[in-house]
Amino acid sequence: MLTLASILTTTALLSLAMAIVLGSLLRSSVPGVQEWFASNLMVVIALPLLALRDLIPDFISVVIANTVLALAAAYYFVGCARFVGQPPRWKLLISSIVLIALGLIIWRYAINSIPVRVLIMTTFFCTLCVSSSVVLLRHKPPHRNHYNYWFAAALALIFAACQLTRGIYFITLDEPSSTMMFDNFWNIVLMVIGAVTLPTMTMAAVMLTHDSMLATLEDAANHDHLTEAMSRKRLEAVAREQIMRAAKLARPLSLLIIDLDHFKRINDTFGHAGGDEVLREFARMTRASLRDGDALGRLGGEEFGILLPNTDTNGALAIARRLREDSERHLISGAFGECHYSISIGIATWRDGESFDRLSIRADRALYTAKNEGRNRVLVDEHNNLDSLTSAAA
Ligand SMILES: Nc1nc2c(ncn2[C@@H]2O[C@H](COP(=O)(O)OP(=O)(O)OP(=O)(O)O)[C@@H](O)[C@H]2O)c(=O)[nH]1
Repeated sequence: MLTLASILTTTALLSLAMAIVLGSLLRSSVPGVQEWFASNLMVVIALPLLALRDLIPDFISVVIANTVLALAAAYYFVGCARFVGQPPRWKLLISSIVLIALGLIIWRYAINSIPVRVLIMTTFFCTLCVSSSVVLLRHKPPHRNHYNYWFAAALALIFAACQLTRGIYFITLDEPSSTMMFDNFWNIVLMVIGAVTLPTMTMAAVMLTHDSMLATLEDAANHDHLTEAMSRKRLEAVAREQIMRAAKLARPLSLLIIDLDHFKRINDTFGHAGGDEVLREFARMTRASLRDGDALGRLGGEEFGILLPNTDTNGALAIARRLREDSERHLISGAFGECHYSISIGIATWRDGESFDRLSIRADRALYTAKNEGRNRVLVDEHNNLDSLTSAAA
């Protein structure tokens, strides 16, 4: 037969399993995981104490067990808040938990009332569950899949609804405060729903954690962290999309490959940190002068690629000349000193049927020639034939 003790024990075991899962994610350093882990551990401690009601002193099974449960709910909320970068509000939470502990003592030892104690606890759970939903939904990151956020918020709301119903139900019971009140049918039903929801809420937290780790990995794979330009891999993926679009819409597409001149000398003169600063500043200046839709990527070392959709050779040449002139004028200063630099640029405009590899080989060849002709210049490869690089423009 389903008793309150068996439900509490099963929920405690499920929470233990979820704590183990969260424990494996602790080293992910995703904000909130530590708090969700602590929340589950507290549930694991508190529920058996509640289940031992009548077998151990009431101070432990009522006051301590419920206070630890309130702390578990607080930790769950703080986990959600920290996960989306919001302040944890510990002062308010701790003050509420102290008041709850006092309330439990009063309504156990001064006036023994189970309904009031249940109402105190369920009101607190309900408030924190609603707050967790709100904080997750209000601060979900704009460019991520929101399924996990809605899932976590919906579960927290289901748990909140269970708690609210349970609190109202107990207040309406016209019975003396005996523990038999807990074993009535509707309390068991609400507890079963709560028992299923509670570990599932942690599952939602695990899903959020995985999503966050995936976002970090994607970011690391797609961005160059020194310059915040796209990674080579990402630029190649964008190039393939843009080539498909150019082919479909019969629009031009140009590629610039840019290399900072004598960069080894810059490193030797200003140190590696100075060289890094030059790369960062060059990328920042270049990004600021491009249009939305243009894509800047770092191909490696001091070499960058820029994809210019809807841009023919003349348009690309104008942009490349502007970048070359801006770089020549650009004085970068910092703790390392003051540094002037210049760039060389190779340009190729996409020809129908051409792959990105072939397009970049042509732009690279133009760049190579620009370097050989003295650097600080722009060269265009206008021919599809790899052997016929001819056109040059400084
Ligand atoms: N500071 C810094 N230096 C880098 C980075 N990546 C590559 N380099 C350095 O960039 C320099 C590139 O040197 P080279 O390939 O000889 O080319 P260069 O001196 O620019 O000469 P040209 O390209 O022929 O004008 C090497 O010394 C690399 O160590 C980086 O992320 N930061």
